[in-house]
Amino acid sequence: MSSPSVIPTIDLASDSPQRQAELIKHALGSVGFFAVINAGPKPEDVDAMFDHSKTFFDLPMEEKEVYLAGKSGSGYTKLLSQALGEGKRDHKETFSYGKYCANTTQPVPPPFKDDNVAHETIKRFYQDCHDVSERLMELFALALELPREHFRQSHSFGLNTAMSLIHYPALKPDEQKQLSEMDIRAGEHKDWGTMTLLFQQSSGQPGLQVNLPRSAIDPSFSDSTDANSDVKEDTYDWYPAPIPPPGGFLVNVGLGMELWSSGMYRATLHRVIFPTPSSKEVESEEGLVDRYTLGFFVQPDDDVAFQPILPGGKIDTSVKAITSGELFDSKLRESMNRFKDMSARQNEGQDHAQVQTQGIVA
Ligand SMILES: O=C(O)CCC(=O)C(=O)O
Ligand SMILES: [Fe+2]
Repeated sequence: MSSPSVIPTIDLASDSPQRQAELIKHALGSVGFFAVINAGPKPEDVDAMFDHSKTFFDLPMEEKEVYLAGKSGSGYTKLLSQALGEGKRDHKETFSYGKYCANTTQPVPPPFKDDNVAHETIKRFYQDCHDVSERLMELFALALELPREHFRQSHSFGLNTAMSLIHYPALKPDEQKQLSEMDIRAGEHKDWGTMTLLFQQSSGQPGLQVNLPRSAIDPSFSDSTDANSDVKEDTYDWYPAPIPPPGGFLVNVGLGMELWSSGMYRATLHRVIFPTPSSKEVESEEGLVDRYTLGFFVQPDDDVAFQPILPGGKIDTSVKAITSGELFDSKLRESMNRFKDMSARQNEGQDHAQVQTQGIVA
């Protein structure tokens, strides 16, 4: 399957905000994803973040365990201790920075310590992600004819929004042979919150796929259905997501934003697969190589109700809308139950108590 051009690239340094908003509205209404270039963190800071991520994940396990995620889900989450999708186990480890570092009683890994020079880059990367997220939320509002602060004002960042370092380890050929149907890099899921910024390495291993209806890929598909022919059923398939050029990143919206926008912005199912030779993706002679990504999971404040927005910028106040905190908690419970079921099936007797809490849902 070739890379679809249906995930558009939006250059935030060109075009008017009105035009950018139109492009975003179209992308989020059809495929739920778009790529951004010429905005956000500087490419050299993104590279430095990947270096810090590698340094962290290369630490011996006993050291990484010091930073284990607590109840908030922020902190270190071990390999094979998440199940984003039904019946699958995720070959990834993460360090999620948000509530973890806000809780000053928790030990902080070296790059995140205040006296470490690396922390300057991390703070700048976080701030630039924060700034571009606010700008994108203004465009999201503009496109729906809302006051520009409509979404932005519901996010105080800091706590609910989490920045995650994500590592999908390499596998040797013999390890690869032992993979079963249950194994995946990240099981299929929709994100939970407002939006996710995802940074991938242009030289890194691909594998992210998005689940899209045929009508989103091929506009002639729905046009070709006329009154005389049978109504064609829209079929969904998996398509590889693009890796934007250095300095670029992908944006997708989560379930919260889908509810808020009454479905005008779609939360799209996605997953990360182990690339296989048949999908013409990178495989080294030693087996599968590592994949590192950085996620910036934007989540509104807990008390924000996802009061549906209607076409024309009206807000439907007649319904009792779920709040951001309620949605997050219910998704966290679902994910923990799924994980418990999975652990019971695996019956490995390992400690699987920790579950990543940001950017995941099924
Ligand atoms: O690492 C990736 O490519 C995607 C990760 C993702 O979708 C998530 O953590 O929610
Ligand atoms: Fe995701």
